[in-house]
Amino acid sequence: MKQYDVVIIGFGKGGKTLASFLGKRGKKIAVVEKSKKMYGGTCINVACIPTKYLIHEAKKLQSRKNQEWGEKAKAYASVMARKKEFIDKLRLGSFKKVNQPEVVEVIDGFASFVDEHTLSVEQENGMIQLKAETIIINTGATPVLPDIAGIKNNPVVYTSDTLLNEERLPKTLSIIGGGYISLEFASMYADFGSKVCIFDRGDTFLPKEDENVAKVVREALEKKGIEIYLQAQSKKVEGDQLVIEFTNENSEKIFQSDAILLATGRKPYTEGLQLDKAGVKTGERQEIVVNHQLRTSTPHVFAIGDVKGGPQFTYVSLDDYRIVADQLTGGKEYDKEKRGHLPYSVFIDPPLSRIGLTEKEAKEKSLNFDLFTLAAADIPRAKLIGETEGMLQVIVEKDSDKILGAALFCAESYEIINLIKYNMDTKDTYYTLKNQIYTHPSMSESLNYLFDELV
Ligand SMILES: Cc1cc2nc3c(=O)[nH]c(=O)nc-3n(C[C@H](O)[C@H](O)[C@H](O)COP(=O)(O)OP(=O)(O)OC[C@H]3O[C@@H](n4cnc5c(N)ncnc54)[C@H](O)[C@@H]3O)c2cc1C
Ligand SMILES: NC(=O)c1ccc[n+]([C@@H]2O[C@H](COP(=O)([O-])OP(=O)(O)OC[C@H]3O[C@@H](n4cnc5c(N)ncnc54)[C@H](O)[C@@H]3O)[C@@H](O)[C@H]2O)c1
Repeated sequence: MKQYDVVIIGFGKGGKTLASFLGKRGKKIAVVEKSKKMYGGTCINVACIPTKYLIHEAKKLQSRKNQEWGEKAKAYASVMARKKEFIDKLRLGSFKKVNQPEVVEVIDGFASFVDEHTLSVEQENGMIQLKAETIIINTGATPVLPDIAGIKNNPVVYTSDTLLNEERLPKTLSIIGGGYISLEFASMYADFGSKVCIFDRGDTFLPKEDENVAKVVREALEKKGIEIYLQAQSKKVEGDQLVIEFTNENSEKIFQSDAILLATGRKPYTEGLQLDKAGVKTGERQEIVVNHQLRTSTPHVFAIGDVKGGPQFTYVSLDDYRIVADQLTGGKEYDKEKRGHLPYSVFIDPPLSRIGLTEKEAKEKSLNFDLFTLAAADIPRAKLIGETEGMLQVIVEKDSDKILGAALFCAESYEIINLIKYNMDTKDTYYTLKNQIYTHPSMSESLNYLFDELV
């Protein structure tokens, strides 16, 4: 039986970074990955990178709105082929970077626990066993499949993973769920030329956002021709017919759909790991329960990335690597509690980026705050690139002058939000952002003007 210092189950962002980090420091490391198509993990193969590639390409095709359907379908197929080539290269690059003799060994196969130090790996040609002092679980998440009659083995029904491999542009795309995946795919497919409808069972569009923010986001999506239905319960799928029950008005309607995308959340992927054999506990949503150092109920077994529950972002998985690296080789000082504020960006058009409290949350906490807003149309760079849609709003605590939260719905907001995160994490006041020199004309210089506009 092969013996390692550390075995990492899953080739995710945190796991691969940790593997190289520890391997270069003389530790004997293996990464076990169940699929050769997933070297590099979810992000580069079926999530962040391919979606953002397609979103970027789809936006370039927007101007061809009036093209014939055949032309649009051809353009889409060509983008999909280029995306595949791009991702194949990234996957190979990621494999080569991690799988280096004397540093890290990548082992193909499905890993499961035999006991708290032993793993069994099911490979094409049989079973092997590995022993490790420390084990890291980095197995990611998997789509939650809703209980809707007629979705199983139906060729028009997709998850985000499978739709990303579809070379045929759907004329009509119905999306079940109204979260991040839904909005990004809706915006992108509308730009490619599909007729998109979103069906969410909830009664509020973007319930985590302030109402005014959700309203402008909705308007921007509707401007692209996307139809958004709330209190819309998907009842069944018959062939390409999606039957929706509108729970507020007790009525039913059928939507013909060339493709139906299930975007109803992703749950931690712990299936088949036999966690009980290692005494590793899971919670209600199958998430691996961890403490602030990311140790599981079996302290030499860690869990990182999506599998431990909580926010599902690549940069969280990367930050989890920092925590475990510090636990294994550092001063054991960095942990989950010290992570700072967590921003996020939804890559619609324009992108929506958020951090900290919403106005609604600040009011619920009875905080004394000012709300600063700016229309994207007032930013010189937005005018010159012709992307004047959207708005920015920042909440500042009155007594401390510190930023409590921000919602930026404008071009390049995914860059500006990182400046705001830095300001919040360093516990600085908003004056630093307001009075800083920014290059001109740039979107970040909006922070020079934003704080003049008190509402
Ligand atoms: C469509 C989509 C778009 C997204 N866009 C963004 C975005 O723009 N920005 C962002 O930050 N996040 C985004 N996310 C979320 C992001 O992709 C995830 O949070 C991130 O990839 C999770 O990484 P991870 O480290 O947890 O593991 P993963 O990258 O999910 O890796 C887990 C690996 O473990 C392997 N595995 C599982 N079980 C076993 C086993 N028993 N044995 C061996 N191998 C196993 C899997 O094959 C997989 O390769 C997106 C997600 C989706 C679905
Ligand atoms: N840009 C990004 O960072 C990015 C992009 C895509 C995905 N992600 C990550 O992937 C995760 C999963 O995304 P997601 O969009 O699948 O999940 P989500 O949790 O964001 O949204 C799921 C939505 O589906 C709805 N829903 C659930 N069951 C339903 C049903 N039966 N019928 C109708 N609606 C239903 C919910 O009300 C919710 O609005 C996100 O949590 C996010 O962390 C991130």
